[in-house]
Amino acid sequence: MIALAADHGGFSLKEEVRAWLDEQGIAYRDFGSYDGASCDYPDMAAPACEAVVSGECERALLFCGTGIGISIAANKVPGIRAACCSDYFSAKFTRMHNDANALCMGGRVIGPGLAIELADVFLHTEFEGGRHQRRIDKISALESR
Ligand SMILES: O=C(CO)[C@H](O)[C@H](O)[C@H](O)COP(=O)(O)O
Repeated sequence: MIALAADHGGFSLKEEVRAWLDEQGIAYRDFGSYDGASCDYPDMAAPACEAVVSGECERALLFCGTGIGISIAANKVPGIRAACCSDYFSAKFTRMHNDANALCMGGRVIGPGLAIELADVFLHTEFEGGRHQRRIDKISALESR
């Protein structure tokens, strides 16, 4: 199960990626926004990220205008490692090296074709573990300081 969330700046891009998830037969839960009206991205980021941390959802795809605000909000939720990406290499390596569990994209930055490529590689790339696990453990330790 994939968690989706967006504010008004990311709403259209979320809808494009949501349609692609439907085509792929990938299950998701959509935490809004549902209509593109002006709203505040932390309000949608929080429940989507909590669904990832609880285990209800495996990963989150998050959208705002730049992808940055919603990534900042997502990274305030303990257990979330959110990456704002607009290139293929970063979306792939944030899975391989950072075990990122939330991908953030900007609806005013990238188009639907690239967003779908990024979502695809993000959802289908495994964490490498090894030396990277040690670094993830140190990130986790920062949350309990
Ligand atoms: O990009 C964003 C945050 O990083 C948001 O999506 C907002 O769109 C952005 O802050 C602009 O806000 P506005 O109300 O759309 O002018």
